[in-house]
Amino acid sequence: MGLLGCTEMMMDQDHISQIFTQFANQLGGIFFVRVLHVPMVIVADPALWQAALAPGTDLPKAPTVYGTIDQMTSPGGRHPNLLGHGSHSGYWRLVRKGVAPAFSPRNIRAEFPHVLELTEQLSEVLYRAGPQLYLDLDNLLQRESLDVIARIGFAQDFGAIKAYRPPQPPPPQPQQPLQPGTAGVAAAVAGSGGGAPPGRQRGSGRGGGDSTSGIGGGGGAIDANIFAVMQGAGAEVVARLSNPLRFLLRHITADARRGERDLRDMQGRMRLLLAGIQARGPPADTDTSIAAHLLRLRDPSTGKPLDDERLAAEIGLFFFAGFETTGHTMSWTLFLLAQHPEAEAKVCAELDALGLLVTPSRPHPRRLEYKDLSRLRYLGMVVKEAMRLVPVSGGTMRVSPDKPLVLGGHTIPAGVEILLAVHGLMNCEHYWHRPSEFLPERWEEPQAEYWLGGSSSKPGAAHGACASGAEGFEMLEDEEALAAGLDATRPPKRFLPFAAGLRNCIGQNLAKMNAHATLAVLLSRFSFQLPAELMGPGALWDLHANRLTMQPKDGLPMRCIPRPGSRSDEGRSA
Ligand code: HEM
Repeated sequence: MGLLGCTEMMMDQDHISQIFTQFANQLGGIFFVRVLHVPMVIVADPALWQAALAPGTDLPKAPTVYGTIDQMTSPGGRHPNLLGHGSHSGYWRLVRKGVAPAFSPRNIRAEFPHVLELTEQLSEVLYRAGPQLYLDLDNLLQRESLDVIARIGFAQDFGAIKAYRPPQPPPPQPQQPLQPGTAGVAAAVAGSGGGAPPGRQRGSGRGGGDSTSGIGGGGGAIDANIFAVMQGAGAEVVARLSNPLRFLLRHITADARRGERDLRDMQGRMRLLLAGIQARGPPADTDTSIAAHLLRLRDPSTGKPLDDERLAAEIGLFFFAGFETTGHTMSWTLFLLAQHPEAEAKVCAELDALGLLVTPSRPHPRRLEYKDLSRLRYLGMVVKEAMRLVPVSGGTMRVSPDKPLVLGGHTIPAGVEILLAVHGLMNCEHYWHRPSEFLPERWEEPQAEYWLGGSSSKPGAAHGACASGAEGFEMLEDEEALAAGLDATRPPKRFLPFAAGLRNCIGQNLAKMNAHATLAVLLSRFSFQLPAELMGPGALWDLHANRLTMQPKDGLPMRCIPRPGSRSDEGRSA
């Protein structure tokens, strides 16, 4: 195992994931770094991921990281949420098993109409803004994901999409060309965040371009400003993760005090949301929402419902784990498609063949149906390739147990943090052919999700008989998802954007359904154009910011150009 004193990482925090991948290219799939005095093992090797996450091993979660994330969802992190609990804990099992049915393929399928409705709201914002303005698509797509979770999970209308305020149009100029350029970019970035670049805007009720009108149904203070509040709370957690002393300063320095206020504000809103849900009375037997499943949980030792602080912490987690991740995943997909017009043309051809694309001869295509999602195979490959190339999660941070651990022939002392690095797993040259290229066609190979051994795992290598797993849009029951990537009779998986094993993503069915449906609708109506400076090969690196999730640094400015045949903005709003 090579050793690196990791100054690169300290100097360039926006690219930590990629820097680890570069190390993995040089040193192999497991190596050791020291950040200041703290040792950490980084794992990118698919077989070692499998070993670390196998049910018999399932390494404990690292308390430093998840304890800080707990501070986001409960005051001082006093009520650790699902994400931070150990897999051995009865509490984790209770909540995971209790809430997993909310995400079953059947339930998620039943919620498809809600996603379509919110996608209509989103389209309306884009049509109204018109083709000249650069909108911050990342901001909008996060709002959409937030509204989807609120609606599907908690029967609540957050109104975050509707609260988006587009930038003021630039002064009229004769015949402004619809070519990639820079006009309106600054306005877009300013406008989407109420005066501050969206990537930098913070919460604390500071507008953020939101309307502050109350949204009914769950307690008066759940208003559309919740998006800005959540962004502020997320930013504070990032600040605490980079500087553990910040927690101690939370009542002392102005900045840390503001961050603490953001967290309290967000936690207060989650308690209000809970109060609103409880006020509706006990959930009906037919209610399959996340809220209903949380309210039905009973503490096995007392037979009583979970106390309100715990419930509010879990509600907060579902929002945090779900809205940024899904929003950025869609943003990176649109970014990569805009950079690769040949791939966008293939997506359009597929939409056209299914009668879903807006064209001059078909200005009103049929409505997207749930069954179309699995028919849109090329779009599925595009989303997968975007998730591989720019995974939004850093991975899962574990710790070696209280005795030395042997992993890949290396002995790791007790208590050392181990990052199972998602970017490394899915981008390391040892396990992928041309990993830094955007090649949706790689997913045509039915075994592409698996590491088959040999040089760069080119198609046709060993283990020819493993299952396909190459579907673009695929829903899994929780039991299947928990087993995915850990079946010892199959080669290890090298595509695990939702992690693997007991602690994989419980929300992945919802994330996939939302992302595939939203992208299909948007791409059937609009083409998306980047400013010229984001079209070059280095743009992905320049744009990438390693925060709580991997996101476009200061938002994603894009022109949304209605496809020929669409009604004009004036036509729609008339
Ligand atoms: C593209 C979108 C998403 C990605 C890439 C993603 C990825 C992940 C990953 C990698 C983990 C493991 C994290 C760790 O161990 O530190 C995770 C866990 C989790 N995710 Fe997601 N996620 C997404 C969307 C969602 C959504 C929509 C929800 C719910 C609304 C959600 C809820 C959760 C929860 C509650 C956990 C903790 C599960 C447990 O510990 O048992 N995620 N996710």
